[in-house]
Order: sequence, then C-alpha cells, then structure tokens
Amino acid sequence: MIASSKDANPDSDASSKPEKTPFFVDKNAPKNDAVDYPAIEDAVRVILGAVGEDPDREGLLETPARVARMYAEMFAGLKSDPGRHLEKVFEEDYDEIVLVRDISFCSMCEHHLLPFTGKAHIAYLPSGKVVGLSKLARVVEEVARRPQVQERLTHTVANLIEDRLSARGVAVVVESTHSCMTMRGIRKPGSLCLTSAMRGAFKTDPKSRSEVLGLINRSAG
Ligand SMILES: Nc1nc2c(ncn2[C@@H]2O[C@H](COP(=O)(O)OP(=O)(O)OP(=O)(O)O)[C@@H](O)[C@H]2O)c(=O)[nH]1
Ligand SMILES: [Zn+2]
Repeated sequence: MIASSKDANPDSDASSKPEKTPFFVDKNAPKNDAVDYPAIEDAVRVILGAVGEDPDREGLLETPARVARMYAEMFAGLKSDPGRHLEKVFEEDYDEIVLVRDISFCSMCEHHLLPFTGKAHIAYLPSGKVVGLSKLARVVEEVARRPQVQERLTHTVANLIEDRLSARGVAVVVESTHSCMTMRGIRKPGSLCLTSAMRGAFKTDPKSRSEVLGLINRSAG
C-alpha cells in the first residue's frame, strides 16, 4: 500500500483529525493496491472547494471516497500486464482470420480525464497457436483501464497480440466517442473517432488487409 499524502507529511497529526468516511465501502470493487485512495480523497475535496462547492455539505460527504473508488476501478490496468491473458495458448490447425468484434470498452482520455467509450475489433492470423476468444476481450478491458489516448490503446493491443501469439497478422480497429469532444469544448455529440493498427500480413498484403477490413466493417455497428 502506498503511503497517503497525509502519511508523508511530518506535520500531520492523524489523532486530531475527525475520522474520515471509510474509503473502501464498495463491496463489489476489488481493492487496487497501486492506488493511494486517501490522496485522491484529499484532492477531490480540494477540487470541490475550488469550484465553489462546500465539500462538507451532506450530499458531498461521501463523494471523495466514491471518486477514489472510481479512479481505482478506471485505472486498474495501469500497473498490470495485460499480456498475461495471452499466455494460455493451444495448438490448432487453423491459419485463417480469427476476428472478435464489438468488444465494448470504457477508457479515460489522458488530456481531460473524461471517458471515451466504444468498441474494439480484433483480428489475427494464427501461426499454429490460438488463444481463447475471451482473452482478446480481456486484453482490451485491461489496456482500456489506463489514462491514455485512443491511438495508444489501439497499438498497445495490436503489439501485445502480435508479440505474445507470434501472429502472422494483427488488425485492431477501435471506434469510440470522446466525452471531451461531446460534453465540453467543441461539443459535437455523435462524433466518432476511428483508429486502426495493422501488423504483419494485414499491413503488407493489400488483399489480406481488405479482407479483414471488409469483415470488420460488415460486422461493426
Ligand atoms: N489524438 C487524440 N487526441 C485526443 C484524444 N482524446 C482527447 N484528445 C484531444 O486532446 C486535445 C487536447 O487539446 P488542448 O488544446 O491541449 O486542450 P483543450 O484546450 O482542452 O482542447 P479542446 O478539446 O479543443 O477544448 C483535444 O484536441 C482533444 O480532442 C485521443 O484519444 N487522441
Ligand atoms: Zn480529452
């Protein structure tokens, strides 16, 4: 467990502080040991005060703790290795396209800390070994749980699959809506951002590329 900002402050006197709301009250969310929950709570109280709110009013009392749990959940993939989901492979005499489409995800834009949500489509060309289909979705789910840009999400997933499965080709297409473009700033609801990462045969062979894009496009939406 990382020490909280209070622990790090030699002047702090925990005994004189009122007892805080227990920060881990969501029984469903696993504890994220990489996250300093009390530090997030402190920061949220500061933000609430800074926007002109009263962090001590009843409706906001538990908000810092809720936000800490939310960030712990949203950033649960920050310190983990999503590639571990691709370790259990099995041999199969199949060398054509494997495509899992419409894998929903929710990630966090690193510029505004607002969510971007959408779908990922993953295809690969096996080279003797395949992986359980759900594992591709697990990789997306875990990589998504980081602050990032969509481009990084896309190529991180592609690199993991190419490396861990020694795939002859990998295609990752991600389509998503960025809250920072829909609810603030330019405010363009309905705008969609598409990114793709092509590896191996999908990058070098136009026929393979067009075949996989055809399958993804036909299936998407
Ligand atoms: N390339 C890319 N840009 C992103 C992503 N998520 C958010 N952005 C953009 O990050 C940019 C940040 O631009 P800045 O000018 O630094 O910040 P800003 O003043 O809040 O920008 P506006 O959103 O235009 O108001 C914006 O253009 C966002 O649309 C992403 O996943 N990929
Ligand atoms: Zn943003």
